[in-house]
Amino acid sequence: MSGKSKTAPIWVAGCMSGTSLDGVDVALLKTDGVSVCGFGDSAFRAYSEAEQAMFRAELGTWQASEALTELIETAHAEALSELDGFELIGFHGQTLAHAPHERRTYQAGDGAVLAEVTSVPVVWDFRSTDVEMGGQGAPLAPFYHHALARYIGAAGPVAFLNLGGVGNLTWVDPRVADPAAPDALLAFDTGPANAPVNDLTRARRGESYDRDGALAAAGQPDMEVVAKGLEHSFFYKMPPKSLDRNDFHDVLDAVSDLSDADAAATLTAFAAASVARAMEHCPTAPVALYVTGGGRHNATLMAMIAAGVDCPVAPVEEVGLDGDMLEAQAFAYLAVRVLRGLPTSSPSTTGVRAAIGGGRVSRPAA
Ligand SMILES: Nc1ncnc2c1ncn2[C@@H]1O[C@H](COP(=O)(O)OP(=O)(O)OP(=O)(O)O)[C@@H](O)[C@H]1O
Ligand SMILES: CC(=O)N[C@H]1[C@@H]2OC[C@@H](O2)[C@@H](O)[C@@H]1O[C@H](C)C(=O)O
Repeated sequence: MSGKSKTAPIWVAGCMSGTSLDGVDVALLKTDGVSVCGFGDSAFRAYSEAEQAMFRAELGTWQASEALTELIETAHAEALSELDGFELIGFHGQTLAHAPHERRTYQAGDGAVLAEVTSVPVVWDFRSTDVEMGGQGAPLAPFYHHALARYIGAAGPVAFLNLGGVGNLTWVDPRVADPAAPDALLAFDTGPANAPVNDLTRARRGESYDRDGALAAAGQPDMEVVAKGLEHSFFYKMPPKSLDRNDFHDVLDAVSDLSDADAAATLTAFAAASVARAMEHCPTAPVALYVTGGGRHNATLMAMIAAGVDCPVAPVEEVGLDGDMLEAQAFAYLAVRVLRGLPTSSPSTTGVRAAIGGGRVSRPAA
């Protein structure tokens, strides 16, 4: 060991393979597990169409095939080979199934294998302990959102919205120093974000998503379908609450008679309406809603969200952050917290009974 103090900041590589199934994001972060001390390079390793099909075939399963496991590990190793100078890896893996009410969640990919391949210690399996302890196991980025709110110097409560396959919202009060304190955070999944629109454009037009929201912009949302969608029991649950990628897949049936443009507009309006519903749970009005994740590139979705909430809505770039890499950075941050024995979730973020730290550590053989 070097003479460095245990709490000195280190460079960590965070990896996220998200519910949109588009690829692996990797990003370097310098952190001591409390503060954000610097951002570094990032890289993206896309999944090919054939690889995405392998994932879709195993969504909902609790044991990935050997071929899929190997693909996940190889894709992560390839993405990480683009980065230098990190001494720890935070590896989320790929969620294939998530059923917190059954106290189980499954992120495929073996961190011990990644540690051997990269010769760097890997923190992984971030969600299992939380669900075993009765939590939702998600979302986990909120503790990082808390560090970011302090990093950007927010003077009062702000909210972060991640628009991935599923959406998740974090309300954070940066004046509270400890993210595990009951009044620091409130976080939960909002509803479907990009997943239903992606599934629609793939099925009807062979396109993996509605680029810039152009298709939705050309249509008219069917607000009766949106209202019916909002009757789903999920929207009556109090937070914390979380979702599996395909929990709202049935909404595609409700738009089956609509034109491509009207169907896309309706699914986009549904995603925006679920964000508006979610904002009603904020303990106090945030000064701004900062949006991260690929959905912030969808101008139609962003305009519909802005029309439905009472505070300014802006991509996280407005405060100097990288919305394509924020979730990867989150798992770098959480990896250091796991190593330091600090909590990564709390009653206010996952509903777990007390603040706890999850995650397993795998070190390469000496
Ligand atoms: N230019 C764009 N126009 C419209 N939508 C876009 C654009 N770029 C990305 N997206 C959407 O963002 C998605 C990818 O988002 P992101 O990478 O944040 O998801 P993820 O990390 O896989 O998901 P999650 O956060 O749910 O785990 C794409 O599948 C697409 O739906
Ligand atoms: C079980 C699971 O993988 N959930 C993801 C998913 O994608 C968005 C939303 O649903 C969120 O709950 C979570 O990811 C983010 C990064 C999180 O844990 O904060």
